[in-house]
Amino acid sequence: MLRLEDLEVRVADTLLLGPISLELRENQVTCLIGPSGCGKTSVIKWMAGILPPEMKASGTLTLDGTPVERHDRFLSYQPQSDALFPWLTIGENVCLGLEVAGMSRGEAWAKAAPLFEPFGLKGTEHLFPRQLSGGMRQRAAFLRTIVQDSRYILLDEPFSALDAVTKIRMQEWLVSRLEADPRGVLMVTHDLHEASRIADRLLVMSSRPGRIMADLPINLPRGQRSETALADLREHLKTLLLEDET
Ligand SMILES: Nc1ncnc2c1ncn2[C@@H]1O[C@H](COP(=O)(O)OP(=O)(O)OP(=O)(O)O)[C@@H](O)[C@H]1O
Repeated sequence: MLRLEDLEVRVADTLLLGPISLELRENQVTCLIGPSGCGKTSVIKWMAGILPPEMKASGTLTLDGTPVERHDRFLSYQPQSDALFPWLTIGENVCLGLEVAGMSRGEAWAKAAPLFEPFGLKGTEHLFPRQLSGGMRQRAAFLRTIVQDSRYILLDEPFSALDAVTKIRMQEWLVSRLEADPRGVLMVTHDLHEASRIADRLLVMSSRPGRIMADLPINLPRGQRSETALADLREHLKTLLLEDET
């Protein structure tokens, strides 16, 4: 279990978020939702160890009870922007995390290559990021993140640039992949449909300084969630977010 305790983030004397505590289990998808600017991205950047230096954080992160020192060994992170390296091809970008983790280029390629087709990226392997649409770049960034065998995955609005059909396809792909190969996922999203369909648990943050104002487990398996149950859940979330605004 990955446990974050009493995270607070400040810039100068201003408290931007916290205190926040949360736990990620290895076989759960947790969606983090909340108003713009409440600190969702800052939470996951801190967990990934890449909060910018002007943002000062206090808090602890433990993995199975042990304080975390090297984030990159068990975490992969997809930032909000696609963050592909413009001077590398899509194939090289996708393989990069595997190579950094110690695989040879050939091994990395053998692992990543079969996924280009289901991700709608076949034929882009030798292209550069500037030659792809925003949605394709986001899928390539998602592929780069998911192809790594990390126990925990942090996703910051991974599907926000996708058209409606591709978004559903990617969500379904993620869910089926996690059913076959469970990982702990923390996913930031503004999309309540997405959150209610794919999460096992929803964490709702208040407006700045962001705190967790609701922790809602969804006990029904994804395949058994009726449209009515999903609509009720979204209404509940909307009410929470609207009440927080007032
Ligand atoms: N480098 C920075 N220096 C100072 N303040 C920052 C910096 N980056 C973010 N902030 C502030 O920190 C707060 C939290 O930002 P963050 O991006 O984590 O929010 P968010 O909930 O992810 O927002 P959104 O949903 O719009 O992506 C915001 O009020 C933002 O203005």
